Amino acid sequence: MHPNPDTLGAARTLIDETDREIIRLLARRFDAVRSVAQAKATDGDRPILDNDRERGVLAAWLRDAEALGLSAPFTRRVLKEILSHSRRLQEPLVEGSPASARRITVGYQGVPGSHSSLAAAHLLATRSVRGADLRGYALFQDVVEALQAGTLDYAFLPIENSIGGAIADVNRLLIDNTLHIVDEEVWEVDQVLAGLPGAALDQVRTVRSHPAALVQCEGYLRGLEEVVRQPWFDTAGAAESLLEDRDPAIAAICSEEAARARGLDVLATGIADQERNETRFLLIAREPEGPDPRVPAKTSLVFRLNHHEGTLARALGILSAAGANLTRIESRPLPATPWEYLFFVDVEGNQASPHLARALKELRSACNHLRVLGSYPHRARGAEPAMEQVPAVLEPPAPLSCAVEPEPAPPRPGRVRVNVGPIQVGEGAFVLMAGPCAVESRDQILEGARMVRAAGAAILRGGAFKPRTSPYAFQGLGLEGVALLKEAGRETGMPTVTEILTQEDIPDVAPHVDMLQVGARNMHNFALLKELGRLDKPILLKRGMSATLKEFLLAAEYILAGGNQRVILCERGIRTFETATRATLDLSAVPVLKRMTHLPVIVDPSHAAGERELVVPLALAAAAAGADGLIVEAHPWPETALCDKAQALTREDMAALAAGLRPILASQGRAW
Ligand SMILES: C=C(O[C@@H]1C=C(C(=O)O)C=C[C@H]1O)C(=O)O
Repeated sequence: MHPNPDTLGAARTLIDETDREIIRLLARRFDAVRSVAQAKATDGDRPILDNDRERGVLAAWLRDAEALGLSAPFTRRVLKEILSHSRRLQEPLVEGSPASARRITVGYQGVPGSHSSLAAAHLLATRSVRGADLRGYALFQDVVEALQAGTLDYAFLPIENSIGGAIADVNRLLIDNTLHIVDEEVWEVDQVLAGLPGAALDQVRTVRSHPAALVQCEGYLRGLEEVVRQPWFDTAGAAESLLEDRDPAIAAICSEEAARARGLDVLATGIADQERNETRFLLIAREPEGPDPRVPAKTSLVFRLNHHEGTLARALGILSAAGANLTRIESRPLPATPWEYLFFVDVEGNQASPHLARALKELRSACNHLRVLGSYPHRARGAEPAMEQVPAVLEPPAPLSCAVEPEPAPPRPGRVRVNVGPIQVGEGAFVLMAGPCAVESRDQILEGARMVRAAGAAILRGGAFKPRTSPYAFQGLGLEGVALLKEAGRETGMPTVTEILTQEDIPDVAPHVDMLQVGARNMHNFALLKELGRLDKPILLKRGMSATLKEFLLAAEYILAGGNQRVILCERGIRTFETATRATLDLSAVPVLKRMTHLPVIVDPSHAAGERELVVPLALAAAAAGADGLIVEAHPWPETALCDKAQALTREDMAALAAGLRPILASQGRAW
């Protein structure tokens, strides 16, 4: 069927207009990204990569894309490119002042238009340099010699290709010379077949190119009739040679830029065997250049091991124990001692960071010889944490996004603050949340709200759906309870929090409260957590009765991974051998969680204690331990309470709690 030319023309006009709009919007987005970079440059602690923010951005994209019928993998791919470019744009702005910039000379193998020269120009555009002179050389070795001789400031060499694998010569040059890797570039290699102007594809009998390019296009070449593959020193060099030979039967595999710059015809595009054909390049210098600690970094190592059983496993174990994610491992035989190997390993992280420095020190003592080839910005992010980390979180080899290594103190940019209505939880403020275990009646919740407000509570709690151990116990008023809680909150000017038991209730409950609580029994209800991850509503997540802190954080991760970054963690007592209290309040969880995560941490002493007399002392201890807040149960008439009456605080208890909290918080310089 032939398309109607009118419709076709109109549709293409629409496409052109849309494309112009896309470009305009991208430029606008990148302007905003530059402003973010300026803000980060003034706030010296803010890293360029902000995983939480990226997760949020991704979640928003996916939500909008789904609503408009766009596929999720496509959406992810587009956003991945945009985010990676956004981060790069920020580097020169955050890293250094333009005053420090200078003009540099960079050597590569090949001639202008080669993939090396294109990739080098791309990388250099993101560095703080006034300008760069690119110089092409015939051999990798020539580039390195020019660098060593001081003719060049940097060498720019390919180290591996996603189809062809490692580039052995460059690996060898790295070990034979004391050089330092200072940056990397991952370049999408787009190969075309170029011929003389007017040449036809079926005339072609010889295809010349760099051997790596011939290998990458072998499937395509096999489909052409009887062509001879002719290795050439460079792809763009092969293109250039066509002009000298002037034989239409000879074609070259090269970049489209190399072909066009020489006035050649492009006979075929996208001819590599794999759709994704990427080459990783290294920027190499005579001296090391530690990357800015705010830039996500990678460290390259090379080591030799004694020829004993288990030495490699031990060496890798040291890196794994330090939480250092390996992005590459390769071995190369040692020519002087047959069957002994050198190992090339890349790990995520900066050698200047204390945890990696410690691991490298240990690794050095477990190896025969270890050399750090350099720490440099991590650009080869095949698995973008914010984009593809979700499955890894279930079996966490890498640090959790809501958690950072327990040691040393996290280099995170401040702590996260979660807004519950107008109230801010976290970042130094202290918030008291209080109210009855269950909403029982309008009078009870209204009176309870006034009572806790008078004692300094800022957020009103009240259960409407109660998870009771016994099915015969009071189960809560359900949606009627939610409505009463909302009314009481409005009446007393407090945002509200209530527990949610199943994802089915979310649409009915979420719009009427300011925060949803996941109780201890539901901490492992991943279907519920996932659903809450899609909401734009803070979540108060309680620790399960038998959950370790790591499991607790993984539960939080379910919510964060869905895009909802507003999670408050709550320690509420765990099961131990001790029976004197209902649960054992694990106060060590407060400082430990604060070391492990950036999320606010509050404490629920009521459920841990199980009896009124213990609640106030435990609450005060929690504040002293640094909790960002408390959630306590209180009742205007505890003797009539339908649930948990033994632990409900009275009006007097609330007053005593407030009186006890003031001096503790004042001594910590915290506002209340
Ligand atoms: C622009 C920022 O920097 C980075 C880029 C982001 C983006 O392009 O949306 C988001 C988070 C950061 O990793 C930012 O922090 O907001």
